[in-house]
Amino acid sequence: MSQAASPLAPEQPRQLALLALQSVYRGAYADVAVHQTLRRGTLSDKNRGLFTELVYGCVRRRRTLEALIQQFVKKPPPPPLQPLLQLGLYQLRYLNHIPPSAAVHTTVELAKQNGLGGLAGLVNGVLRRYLRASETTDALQLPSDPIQRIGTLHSFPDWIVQVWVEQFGEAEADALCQWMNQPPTIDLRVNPLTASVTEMQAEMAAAGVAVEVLEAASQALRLTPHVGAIDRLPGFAEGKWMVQDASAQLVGQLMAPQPGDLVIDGCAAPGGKATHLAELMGDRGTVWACDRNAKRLRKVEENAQRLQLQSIRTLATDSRQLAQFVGQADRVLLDVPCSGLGTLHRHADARWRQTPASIEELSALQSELLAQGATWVKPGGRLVYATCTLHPRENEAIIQPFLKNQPDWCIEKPDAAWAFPFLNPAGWLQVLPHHHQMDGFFMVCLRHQG
Ligand SMILES: C[S@@+](CC[C@H](N)C(=O)[O-])C[C@H]1O[C@@H](n2cnc3c(N)ncnc32)[C@H](O)[C@@H]1O
Repeated sequence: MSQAASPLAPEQPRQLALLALQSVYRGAYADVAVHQTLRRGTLSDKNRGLFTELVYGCVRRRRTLEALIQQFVKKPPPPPLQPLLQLGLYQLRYLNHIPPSAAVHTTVELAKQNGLGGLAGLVNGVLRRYLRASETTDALQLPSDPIQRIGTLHSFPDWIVQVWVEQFGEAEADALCQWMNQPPTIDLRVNPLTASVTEMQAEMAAAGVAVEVLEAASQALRLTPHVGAIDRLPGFAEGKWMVQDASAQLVGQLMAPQPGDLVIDGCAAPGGKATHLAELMGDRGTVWACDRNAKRLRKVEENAQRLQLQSIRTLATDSRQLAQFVGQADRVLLDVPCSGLGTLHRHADARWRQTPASIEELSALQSELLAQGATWVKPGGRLVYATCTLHPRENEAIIQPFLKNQPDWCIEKPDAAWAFPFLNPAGWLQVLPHHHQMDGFFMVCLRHQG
């Protein structure tokens, strides 16, 4: 059998993208489907890039692509044609480096190669109608309802758009959705116990890696895209830095732990923040890194070892039942499990996985974790509650009832200059990706006044 006739021919990124898309639409996680294919190592570097872009792009832009398909077919196409048409339209709409004729031709060939040759004319017709309609204006017809308009244009479920429109207004929600469709940046947190930001910047520059210093997070460096394998960058093996978004680094800054403190991180794996806290304490004192996922907790140990930190101890436990630290901690961190609506740009399928019902389940878990975590704090101590979501049910709506029911707790408003761009009058911090160019985050510092 010739390579060209095989549905798995290694040089065919579009064929592999179609198979990966089909498995995502059957329920697989997009990054699992992508990495399974990439691990086989059959694609050239250039084709790996195209394959990855096609899968993540189609999953992310699914709603927009479905709307376009609906616009340019006379009756609903058979289900197997959906991912195939999406691949063709994605290339025409979003990939400038692929000539339209090549996008149409390869999609028609893909139909033939996958037993859909009888529908090749339909595929050709849909793509050419789209091209003709795009000649003078955007071919995508948008609904007049503002929520549906934003959802269709930027490919988001209506319920997320609704939550953001209610919170930020229509124009802001539009900008936020648009921001979430761009490629994610990678930030490093320099370990001050082994290197300074200036030294690390120089080491990277000497290796030809351009980095940008970020104002808000004092240990952060932002990598320019396409740096290749992260663990081969200078300083990784020596524990001079770890990957952590700048906004997640602000959580450590808000905690401001002191050398010698007893700190409990109740939701610690894989240890991004626990290791930051140990660094800020000069590795003096104890950070208890607790998590109910024992496997993920091993990542905390690996990270602590690479960063040469001795003060971290791990504990596999459900923190809602953790009673051994009652009244002992100087500082508690609750970086709770959340819907991740602030980091949707990092996972192509994340916007389709959460639902209003999953938000309610998370919200209940978050309240329980906060109630228990507060018992660990000693009088005068502090607790930081943080999420990487932009949903009030997981943020304000957790904090407000807690404060109402616990009169000996109050919000400790940060007075450091770095915090001002994110500070809300109520005293909590909200990082807005489309304004601050970082992952979306919510964080608040609570003080036990006892
Ligand atoms: C947002 S992640 C924490 C990220 C971590 N703080 C970091 O910076 O690397 C939330 C963590 O909470 C853990 N978790 C969820 N429910 C928990 C529970 N009831 N008790 C303890 N950990 C829990 C999850 O296993 C997950 O690792």
